[in-house]
Amino acid sequence: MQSHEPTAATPAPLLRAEGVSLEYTAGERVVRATHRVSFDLHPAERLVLLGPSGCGKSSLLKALGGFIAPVEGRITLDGRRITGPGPQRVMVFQEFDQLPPWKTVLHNVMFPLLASGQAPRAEAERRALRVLEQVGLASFAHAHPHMLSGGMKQRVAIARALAMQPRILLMDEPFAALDALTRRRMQQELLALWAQVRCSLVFVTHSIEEALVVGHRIVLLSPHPGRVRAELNAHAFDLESVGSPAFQAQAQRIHHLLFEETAQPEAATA
Ligand SMILES: Nc1ncnc2c1ncn2[C@@H]1O[C@H](COP(=O)(O)OP(=O)(O)OP(=O)(O)O)[C@@H](O)[C@H]1O
Repeated sequence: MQSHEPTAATPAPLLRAEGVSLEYTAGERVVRATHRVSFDLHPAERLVLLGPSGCGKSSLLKALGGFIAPVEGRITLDGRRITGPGPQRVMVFQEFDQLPPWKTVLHNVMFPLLASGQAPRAEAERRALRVLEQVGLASFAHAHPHMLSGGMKQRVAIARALAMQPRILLMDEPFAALDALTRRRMQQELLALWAQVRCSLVFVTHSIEEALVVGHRIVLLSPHPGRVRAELNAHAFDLESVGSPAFQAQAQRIHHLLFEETAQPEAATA
């Protein structure tokens, strides 16, 4: 197995997944979601987990969040094994209903700060208002989620996560349920926000284009159970380069890597 020892040229990663296998047990049945997956995440890096439906991307993200434990391998943060959720790792999901509907936008954003004891009320409110400003929703602080569009709800979910000042933001297809134009705008906003906060990001998607736009690095997973198929550098690409020959060539390469070994109908429809 490849050595992961840090050297002077490669500083120790913030988070490390080493040979991570994840399984679900339902009665007699055991479903293996990922098989011996390894990757590193460095400080201020944007890492994308890309792969077809069912390859275990969400499961990996939940494991990084500490919500499920590997049956094999380990996940470490600063060299220490993750044994449960923690305020340094926060998740943003795809679903628009991740915000309790009875709380205002402001109270939604303040809630994790208060519940985790990270900030007293006045400080939580100050921090919440600041991030709402950053995502352009300060004027909706006293609105309830049902009054917001899908994109606005996702902005609130991102604000709620960023208010925690996490070291690692875990995003599970956060824009997948949005229309194409809103999705593009949200990608742009996410990159602008990231430039301000520069936390590490693990972003799950099954869109090749989104992976190239959002990621510095892409971990490509094979179909069920997910194994690391390749790791690709995407530093060169951003929203400006979508459609350029280099972007298209890299997208083609990824497409080929994803589908070259998987002619089964199941994978072809993923
Ligand atoms: N709670 C669960 N109980 C049993 N099996 C599960 C559970 N959650 C996920 N699985 C199975 O684990 C595998 C990986 O699922 P996961 O949701 O992690 O994949 P994914 O790559 O995120 O898929 P998608 O892109 O469709 O969201 C799938 O076969 C799925 O059916």
